[in-house]
Amino acid sequence: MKVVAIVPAAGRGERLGSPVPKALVEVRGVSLLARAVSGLLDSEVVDAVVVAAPHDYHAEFVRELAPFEERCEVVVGGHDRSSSVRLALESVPPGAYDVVLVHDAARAFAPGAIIRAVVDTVRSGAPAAVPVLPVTDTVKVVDAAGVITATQDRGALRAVQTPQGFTDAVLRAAYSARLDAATDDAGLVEQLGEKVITVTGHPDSMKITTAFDLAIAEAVLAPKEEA
Ligand SMILES: Nc1ccn([C@@H]2O[C@H](COP(=O)(O)OP(=O)(O)OP(=O)(O)O)[C@@H](O)[C@H]2O)c(=O)n1
Ligand SMILES: C[C@](O)(CO)[C@H](O)COP(=O)(O)O
Repeated sequence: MKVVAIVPAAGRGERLGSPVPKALVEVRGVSLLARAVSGLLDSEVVDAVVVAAPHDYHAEFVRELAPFEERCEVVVGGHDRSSSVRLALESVPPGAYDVVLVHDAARAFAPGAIIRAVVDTVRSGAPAAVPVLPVTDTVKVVDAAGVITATQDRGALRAVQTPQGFTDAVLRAAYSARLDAATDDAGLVEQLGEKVITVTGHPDSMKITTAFDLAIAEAVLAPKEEA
């Protein structure tokens, strides 16, 4: 079964506050982009990668990914994450791959074991698979004035990571249908009524969103990866 990974990397990283797009930010001399792409290719279950780049950084992303050029294509992304995934998916010929992963460039330290677990779950017959972790904080619902209106049952909540894996047909159906906006790809597939299976995620797959997250990556994640 052939596997392609789509890497949405066209975000600006406003919450990080970097002068360059977040994917080009380096941790110990290697960009998040290069780390995310090499992590996928090194997992030994991914045949090819399609990266969505900011429109004004396409050439720079191609240069950054030159070491992977035989198995990596760069397309121009869109105005939000979903449109970047859609544009990357459009560049993949339908049916050319059995499994499509979608993996944030911002989750640059996802362990190979998690990538393989997601792929294996789809290969075993699931339409979709996502890595998740239990929620460790108590989660409240608040109204517009900041007053709590409900407390969620934490036991039933999970924090969702990437890579998320889908059969080619299911992901294309989700991106072809007129659905409500979703913050992840599984959120679209759920609206089709397809079953999304969870696998156990990993703290190292954290999303680098803020300067604090970057500091954790510098201090904890990169040294582990390079050991
Ligand atoms: N127009 C966009 C917006 C986001 N992404 C990608 O989606 C992933 C998850 O998004 P997030 O971490 O929230 O990144 P940004 O949108 O860049 O962050 P911010 O909201 O702080 O600007 C990232 O790899 C990001 O590059 C994308 O491909 N296209
Ligand atoms: C896809 C995702 O990483 C799953 O947790 C997340 O939803 C992306 O976050 P964003 O801030 O909405 O881009």
